[in-house]
Amino acid sequence: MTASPYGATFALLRAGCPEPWRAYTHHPFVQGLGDGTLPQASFLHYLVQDYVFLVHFARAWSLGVVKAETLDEMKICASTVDALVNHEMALHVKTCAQAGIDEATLFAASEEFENLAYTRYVMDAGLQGDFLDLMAALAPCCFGYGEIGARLAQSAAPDTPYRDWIATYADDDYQNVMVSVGHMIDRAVTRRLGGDPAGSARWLHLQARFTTATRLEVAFWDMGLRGA
Ligand SMILES: Cc1ncc(CO)c(N)n1
Repeated sequence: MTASPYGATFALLRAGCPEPWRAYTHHPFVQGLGDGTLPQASFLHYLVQDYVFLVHFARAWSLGVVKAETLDEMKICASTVDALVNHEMALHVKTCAQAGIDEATLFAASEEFENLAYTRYVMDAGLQGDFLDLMAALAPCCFGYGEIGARLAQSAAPDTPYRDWIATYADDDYQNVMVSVGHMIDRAVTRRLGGDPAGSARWLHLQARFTTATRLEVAFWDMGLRGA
């Protein structure tokens, strides 16, 4: 199993679904962001949907505050909500404004089914289960974009028009939040499952949450490529 800067729990869950993980993080949409061949219409379609995704994703992270058992867990969840609504979404607002799409239009955009399925799946994982069920469903979004951003920052074509997007996820701001989220998840797992989480009765269920969310990420990129 390969280690990850985002912690041991994530490394274990990622190793539990290698094929879906590869399909997500090396999707043709991602390759197109890196080499600049992604059509602008596909990118904008994705970005409008992703704005709405982040609204519901921030609601799911807010549920983390509700389900937390420690102040440490509450603080990390609250700062992730802040990072999403006050920082990451600024990319969406700025890029869409340049294309003539204002924020009210973004907020009112009607959700594609892939988008709806993903965010409500994550929310339900948290409502039905406990803090770990919620974190298992939230993890692929966080760490997948972290991996993609870091990789594209190294390998992208210098003239790709998607530099701002890549920088948002490659920047220390995003990477540092993800490292602190990953280590908080490790502590949360140890607290609830002990030192051998993969040997616990709950592990297969948590892995299934993570794998399903990863497959929903693949569907989200497919939706972007399909266009409006
Ligand atoms: C679909 C999706 N997954 C993950 C992220 C990262 O926050 C995002 N912005 N959108």
